[in-house]
Amino acid sequence: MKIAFIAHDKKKEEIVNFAVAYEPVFDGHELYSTGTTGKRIMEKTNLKITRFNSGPLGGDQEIGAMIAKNEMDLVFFFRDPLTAQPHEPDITALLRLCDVYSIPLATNMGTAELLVQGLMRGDLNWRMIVHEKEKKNKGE
Ligand SMILES: O=C(CO)COP(=O)(O)O
Repeated sequence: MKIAFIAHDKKKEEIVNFAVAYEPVFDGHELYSTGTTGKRIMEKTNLKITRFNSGPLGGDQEIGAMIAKNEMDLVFFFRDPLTAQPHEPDITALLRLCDVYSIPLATNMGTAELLVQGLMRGDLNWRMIVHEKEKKNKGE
């Protein structure tokens, strides 16, 4: 599964703790992140993460581009609801694309816990069917 980690500054500690707690689960997956979030997670874990730009410099849009190609399977985006962000339109666009493609998205730790439990149980394996169908449609 392709999994994205994104967190605003005041939520970075939370997402790092989350990644540390579930490191063995995330280890078998293809991981992506915005710039600083991925750096912080990699400092505290042995996870390999493909890092895009920092959010304010286009990182949300880069992850959004993967979602628009239906490539991303799960998004953990720990948002800070109490601080205005200079790139608010990019954030809104990313959340919107998750809804367009029905991508499981957690915007806080409470939901993230449930999604990771679902990931462990195989509840998200339907995403593999989506990928197979896309391959067939492309004639691959
Ligand atoms: O701003 C962000 C998401 O909107 C996160 O970006 P960083 O991970 O680079 O801090």
